[in-house]
Amino acid sequence: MTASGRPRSELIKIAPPISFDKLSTRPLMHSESNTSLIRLRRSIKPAQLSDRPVSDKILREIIENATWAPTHGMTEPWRFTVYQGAARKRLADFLASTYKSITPPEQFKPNKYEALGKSPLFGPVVIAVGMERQESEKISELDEVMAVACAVQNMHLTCASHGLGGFWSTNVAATSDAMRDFTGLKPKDRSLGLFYIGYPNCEWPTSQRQPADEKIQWVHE
Ligand SMILES: Cc1cc2nc3c(=O)[nH]c(=O)nc-3n(C[C@H](O)[C@H](O)[C@H](O)COP(=O)(O)O)c2cc1C
Repeated sequence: MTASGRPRSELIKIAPPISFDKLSTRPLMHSESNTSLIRLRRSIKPAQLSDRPVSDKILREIIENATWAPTHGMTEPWRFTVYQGAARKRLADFLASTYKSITPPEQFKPNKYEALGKSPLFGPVVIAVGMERQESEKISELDEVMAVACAVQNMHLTCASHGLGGFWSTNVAATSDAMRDFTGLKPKDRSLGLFYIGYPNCEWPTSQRQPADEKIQWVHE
């Protein structure tokens, strides 16, 4: 049995990468292409995604790469519910009605209600991202949430490598207890939002970041 409660035989093993360097026993890093992919990755809003289908092969690769994220205690807390085709309409209706039911009337925004009822219909795939809490709760909830965030980044990067836009949306409905229940998760689990996937119907966006030096303290002694 493993930390995730699954028999060892059900686990997927991965062979060393093709570029495995037998001498150093460490994978070779292709730093230039890795860096380009990391910097070119972009969030592309649902309204800017076309309805061009995403093949099952690519979709599986995106999700399987997600599962190779780091995981404290090997709990593999990520859970994915993939909405495609007509299921997106059910999701859209659910988001809009949930937003309405959980938002105090004075904070309710009709344009947000309308947008939630439309967003899942723009691109071909929406993945609800969940975190399943370990039965023993030995690993902290923070660690489990961070592991799922790492998994989402893997999805983002895999999308970018195929010219696909990804978009992580964490609006109040998508992260609500109602969303958790909608995707069949249990009371101690959490819904961590929706990840939209699709080919952009726009130019690939550019972005910018503040200089890394503004975020670093170098400590030598
Ligand atoms: C945890 C998390 C949640 C996010 N949720 C939202 C969201 O609800 N709405 C939104 O417009 N963008 C959301 N984003 C995407 C950011 O807006 C986006 O990453 C940022 O604008 C930088 O753009 P880039 O991802 O293309 O570099 C989220 C990003 C993260 C990391």
